Amino acid sequence: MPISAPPRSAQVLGPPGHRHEEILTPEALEFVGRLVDAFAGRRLEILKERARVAARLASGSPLDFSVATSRIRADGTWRVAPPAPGLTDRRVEIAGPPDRRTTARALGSAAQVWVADFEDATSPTWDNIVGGQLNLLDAAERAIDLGTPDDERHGPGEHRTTVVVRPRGWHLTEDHLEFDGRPAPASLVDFGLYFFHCAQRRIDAGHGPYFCLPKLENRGEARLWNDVFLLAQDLLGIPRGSVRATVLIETVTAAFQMEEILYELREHSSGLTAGRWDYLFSLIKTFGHRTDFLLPDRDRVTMTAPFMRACTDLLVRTCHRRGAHAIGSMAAQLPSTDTGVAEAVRATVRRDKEREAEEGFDGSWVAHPELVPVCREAFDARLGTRPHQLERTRGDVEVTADQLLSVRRIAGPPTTEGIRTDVAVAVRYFAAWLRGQGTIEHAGSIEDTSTAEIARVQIWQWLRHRVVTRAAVEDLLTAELDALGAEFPWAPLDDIRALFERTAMARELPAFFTTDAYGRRLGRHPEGQ
Ligand SMILES: CC(=O)SCCNC(=O)CCNC(=O)[C@H](O)C(C)(C)COP(=O)(O)OP(=O)(O)OC[C@H]1O[C@@H](n2cnc3c(N)ncnc32)[C@H](O)[C@@H]1OP(=O)(O)O
Ligand SMILES: O=CC(=O)O
Ligand SMILES: [Mg+2]
Repeated sequence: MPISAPPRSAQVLGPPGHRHEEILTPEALEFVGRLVDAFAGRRLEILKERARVAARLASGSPLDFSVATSRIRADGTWRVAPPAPGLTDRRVEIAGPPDRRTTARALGSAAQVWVADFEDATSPTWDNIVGGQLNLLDAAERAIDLGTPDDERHGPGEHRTTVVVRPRGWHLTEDHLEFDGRPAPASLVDFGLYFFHCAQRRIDAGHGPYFCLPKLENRGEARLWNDVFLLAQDLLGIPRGSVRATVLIETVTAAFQMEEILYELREHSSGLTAGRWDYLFSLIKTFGHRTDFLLPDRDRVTMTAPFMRACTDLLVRTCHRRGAHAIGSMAAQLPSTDTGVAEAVRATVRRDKEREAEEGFDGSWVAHPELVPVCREAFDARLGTRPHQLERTRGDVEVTADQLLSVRRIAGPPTTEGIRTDVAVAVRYFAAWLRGQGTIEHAGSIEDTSTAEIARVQIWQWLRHRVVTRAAVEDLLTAELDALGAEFPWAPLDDIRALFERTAMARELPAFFTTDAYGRRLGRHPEGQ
């Protein structure tokens, strides 16, 4: 590695674990240290800018497309990089945490892409983070036994599923790894360790170092990522443009900067994905104080709601205009062992994926291997043998700020059942997350960080607008904690209650429950330990 500057002093503060030394090598830490050195300061600026924008919007400033960047949007000549090997046909992308079981199943599935997820699907314990990197390294070295399905499809030992890594967002730190006494930005740890160990291996195998970037709020954040890619490639002597990154449009401010985000990343861009769950979370977080943004139960806010449809139409239009893939959203339903329910789930997911294919998406996400064929059939029906539908430029689409922000048509109070469900989802998910599990099934649906965030901000919003009383939420919380305690006597009920009260019932809404819970429980100085 041609690194000449003096190494930053790295300190690994996490507990040692099985084969951690293979990931946390001096060279890998030095590489991450170089990234931290170059970009930690800009990350802090980004977090300050997020807070400034949030405060402006909360005080009534309008959100609109920026005049300052109108030239980028008006210029019809620029395009993103052409699709990279392994990212041309992306009709099915399966997401999941990079634990051993999921890694093997995802790579052995018939999905074109595996999104190895350190963000919404992972509880960032140190062991999950380093263990996830080990699994990615083993996968890159073909050292993971996939069982028979992949071998049958591709020949023994050959992994064909393209690996795309989703690092944690800019808001998080990794407290178990410090450089010069400061916790490292989690995004740079996840990106840097994977890039160091696997970028060249992935290129040698005919693909490349590919990423999926979560929770961006504006084009400055895309520029920061682009600069990270440039430096990382230069440091390891990897040709510029080898990296590809798909950005999730999952914050309401990013929806107003889709063109700009693609533009900033254009030499490394592989498109945009519609992150429907975090998008809803972001919308409530940003505008939840306004009565015209009072939303009903989560299951009433579907992708056919006009403001959601405006976002996906704009996403497809923007991507295809720029030669980039447009990838659809995760369906929440999980397969069931009950045959009747299982068929209903498949039918619901099929309709969702058919709608996306019809709208012009080039592929979509699923949460479970059994849903891979469902998604595939929906896109096969539309794409046939074509790898994508980039040629559908959707020139008819014009989306205004008002369309993106008009939630009035589905606005309304929640039902009692909706409130109960949100309390249950938050409590159950917090319990899982605190013990190191980043996705759960609840009542037939997948719940992850993004849906838990929706649950707790909905409660906050309903309390704020007095459509539910504090006493009623307290009662539901107590009932849910009692039920959890009866099932799992060891669950840290007091911690879960306190986390819920701080993140769903406080006057001021914290931006993320994960930053609060990480600092208190998963980080280096857990409370009470
Ligand atoms: C909003 C967003 O960001 S979505 C992205 C983040 N969320 C996700 O990625 C969710 C991914 N899904 C999951 O984690 C899981 O499906 C869960 C936790 C919800 C359910 O998992 P399980 O309880 O293990 O389900 P189930 O028992 O039906 O799984 C059957 C097999 O499929 C595997 N499997 C389940 N989901 C996945 C997945 N997404 N990817 C790969 N393999 C999977 C299981 O590991 C299991 O493997 P095994 O037979 O070798 O043990
Ligand atoms: O990351 C995906 C989402 O829907 O959130
Ligand atoms: Mg998300």
